[in-house]
Amino acid sequence: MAAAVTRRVNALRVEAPAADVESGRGAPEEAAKRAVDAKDDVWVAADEGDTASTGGASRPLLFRTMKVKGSILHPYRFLIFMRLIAVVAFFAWRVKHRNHDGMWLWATSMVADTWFGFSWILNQLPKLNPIKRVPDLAALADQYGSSGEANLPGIDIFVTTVDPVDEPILYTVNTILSILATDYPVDKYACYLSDDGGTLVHYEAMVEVASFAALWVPFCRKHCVEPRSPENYFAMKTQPYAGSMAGEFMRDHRRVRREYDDFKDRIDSLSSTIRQRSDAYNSSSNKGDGVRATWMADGTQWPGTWIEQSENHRRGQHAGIVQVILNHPSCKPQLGSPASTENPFDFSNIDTRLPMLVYIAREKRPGYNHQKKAGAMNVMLRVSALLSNAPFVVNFDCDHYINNSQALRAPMCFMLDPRDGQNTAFVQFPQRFDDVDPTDRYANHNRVFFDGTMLSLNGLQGPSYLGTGTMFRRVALYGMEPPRYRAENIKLVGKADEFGTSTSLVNSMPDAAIQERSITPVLVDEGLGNDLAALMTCAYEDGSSWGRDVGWVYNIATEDVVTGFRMHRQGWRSMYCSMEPAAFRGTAPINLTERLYQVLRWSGGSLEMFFSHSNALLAGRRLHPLQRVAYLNMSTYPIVTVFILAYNLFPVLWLFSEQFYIQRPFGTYIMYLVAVIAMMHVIGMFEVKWAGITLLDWCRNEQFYMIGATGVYPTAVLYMALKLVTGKGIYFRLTSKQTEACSNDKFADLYTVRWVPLLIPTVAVLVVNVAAVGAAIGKAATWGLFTEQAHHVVLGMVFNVWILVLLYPFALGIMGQWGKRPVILFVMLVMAIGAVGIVYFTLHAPYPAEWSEVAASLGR
Ligand SMILES: O=c1ccn([C@@H]2O[C@H](COP(=O)(O)OP(=O)(O)O[C@H]3O[C@H](CO)[C@@H](O)[C@H](O)[C@H]3O)[C@@H](O)[C@H]2O)c(=O)[nH]1
Ligand SMILES: [Mn+2]
Repeated sequence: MAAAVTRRVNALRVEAPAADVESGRGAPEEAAKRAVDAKDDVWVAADEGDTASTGGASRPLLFRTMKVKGSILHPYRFLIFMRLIAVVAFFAWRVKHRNHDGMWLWATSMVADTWFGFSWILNQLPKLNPIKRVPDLAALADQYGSSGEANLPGIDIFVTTVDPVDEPILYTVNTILSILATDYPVDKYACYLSDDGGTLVHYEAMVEVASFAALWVPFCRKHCVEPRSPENYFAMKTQPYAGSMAGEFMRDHRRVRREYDDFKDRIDSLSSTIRQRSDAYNSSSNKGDGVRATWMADGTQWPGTWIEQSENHRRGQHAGIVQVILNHPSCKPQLGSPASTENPFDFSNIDTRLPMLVYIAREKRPGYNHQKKAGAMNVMLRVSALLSNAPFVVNFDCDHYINNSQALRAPMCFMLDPRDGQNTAFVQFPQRFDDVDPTDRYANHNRVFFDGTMLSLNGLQGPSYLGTGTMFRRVALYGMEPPRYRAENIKLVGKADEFGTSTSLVNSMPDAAIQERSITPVLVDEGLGNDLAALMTCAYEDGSSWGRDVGWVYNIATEDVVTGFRMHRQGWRSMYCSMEPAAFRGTAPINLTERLYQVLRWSGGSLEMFFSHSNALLAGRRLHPLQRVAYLNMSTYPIVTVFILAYNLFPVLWLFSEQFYIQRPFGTYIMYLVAVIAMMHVIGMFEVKWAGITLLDWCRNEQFYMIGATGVYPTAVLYMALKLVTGKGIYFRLTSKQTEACSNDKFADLYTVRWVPLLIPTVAVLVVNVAAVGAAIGKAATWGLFTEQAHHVVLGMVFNVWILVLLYPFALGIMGQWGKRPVILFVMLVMAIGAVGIVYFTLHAPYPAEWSEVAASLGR
């Protein structure tokens, strides 16, 4: 499947940037034929039944729907059904055989099993109908293609960043460059950077970006460069040439590379440049008040945060700033100049225009809850409404760049499709990551989630919003209802309270609803400047619906899932869009502690969602029943930790008692357990198959699930309990980005341990289960290998070993540098098990008769 998309992407890439598409223009049947895919051993074309009813005849379909082949889907569903029966039979059997060694334990384990069964159903049901939708870029080009590019709608692209150090500025500038250079009509999109730190470094970095882009962007267009993030482009081992000017390529490439290195040096030295400049200004204009300002290159004081923070110029307390760094370009191509002595590049056939680029730092005041990323996104949404007001909005974290220059076209295939396009609120791409260690120790790639869970939701109302790599319909962000439920077009009368006091904002909304709308240049004069300033103030949202029914949702650690949920609840749908090469790529935390904190935010946010007005049970009937189940699962999954911890720590009893059974007859119990667990894994294998992921992805996912469930979810549950009591929420802790990835020691982060309380429960589970294995061996040695007890002990040990296998990546992680050599871990493990075994044996072995006599005689 993926191959087909690639093929079409390449077909388009050849003609980029301004030339004509070679073939197949116009004839819809032909486009349809091209869209039909070659052989695929998992996916087959689904019936596109609803075409005729929506008048699809006049407009071509822009994506194709695929479903899983019957030969995979039917056994998959059958197995799920069988497991359901097995689980029910297991319960029934346990209730009938109330034999155990402790009522409390039996009852607890019954509750636990009930929860396991229930959460399994929540997790499994929404996966029954995986659907893949393949954007047809060729069909889009046919309809909106070269001459008709003018018809492609406008897009506003939002990038958020906070700190030039925690989020290395090199990532941010590369993200912005990849956006400026992407293959979308340049006068049809605008790029916004929100800087929550309000630092001059970010602003000046954007000025540098704008000037380097004047070279980088035409270079990308001329030679069809991929990917268009220079750092990643130059880091590629081989750079296959896709352009048509191979003769000039090597020379241009060398020069651009040199320019890029210079550019990087300038970015690196920005903070010292700024410091020196400021020192110079401060000493010459010293008024003796001791205030040391930070100065801009034009000799004015920076309105944002200063290096030496002072009143009104510190983090969390500064004015709002909007700076249009690149103006909206004219709508006619501007060809560059031929090579000359000053300019070695021949851009005479290349459009050199750059898209609009805007720097934003919202106002910050003490005493306001700035609502982290969600707050920043809402300010960008409002400011962009007055500056470009594109009907579509794309959102990236600062470390997620555009990896495939066709990426902005693909979601348009869903948004503009004649079928349900108008009712589609957002298109979510899977997240893909660079610089993850080759074996992906902490399941950073998360393939099971993206390629499995999200893909299956695509068969319902659509994937949830995941915070980055998403295209939105602007009006959906404004909290409007989808056309299918909207009586009139858009009612704005009496909505002022909802959107705040800006009439310019409210007046911009009807335009934003026109999905064919382009971007029209505006002039930032004093009037507009004042309007913009008002939209960026902290007070603007007071008494409005921002953060609840309008914009990104507030007061929750994970703004993404709830914001998407609000749209699904209103009856919007969303689409999952995966393409090859990956549309976007980002970075992920490969340090154990950092990764656990990230998962803590996600799991804590999930629970917060359950205990908020965004509880899936409270949603109305527009939410698809299985979508509701999926959201219930997404907002309750951490609870499982209580039971997982109980089971994982239970073997502690095996250390001190000879035998202890949750359930008798023990043999049958274990048999049932093995059966239901094995069935779950066979079902998992089917998912691996249709999700197109590897076995390693799947194993890592299982392992990290156990690490999260023992280590992180307990804290999330505790936090939630505290929040319910005290009303204080979880702190959104910025995921610090890998700084080493830019240096030689690429995976250094993997081998650094930072001890935090979060690690303790998992360490406890490790210790208990290692000890239990030791004790089991001790028991076998005490009683002899062929007794019934030994038999049971072995069964119990299977459980311990299984836990240890799952926690293996964690064990490696806490070994730090030693984790580079797993052998050490195994030696330690064998020693620990041996030690416990021997201790157990010495304590429990029946004394030989003679020995007791010796002892007795000694005592006398
Ligand atoms: O006060 C803040 C805090 C964060 N951010 C930005 O938010 C983004 C995501 O923050 P990060 O710490 O990188 O979170 P991750 O764990 O990497 O992010 C994942 O999870 C988040 C939800 O928990 C989503 O918002 C993200 O899009 C998703 O990539 C980054 O661009 C930040 O610059 C702000 O703009 N302002
Ligand atoms: Mn991130």
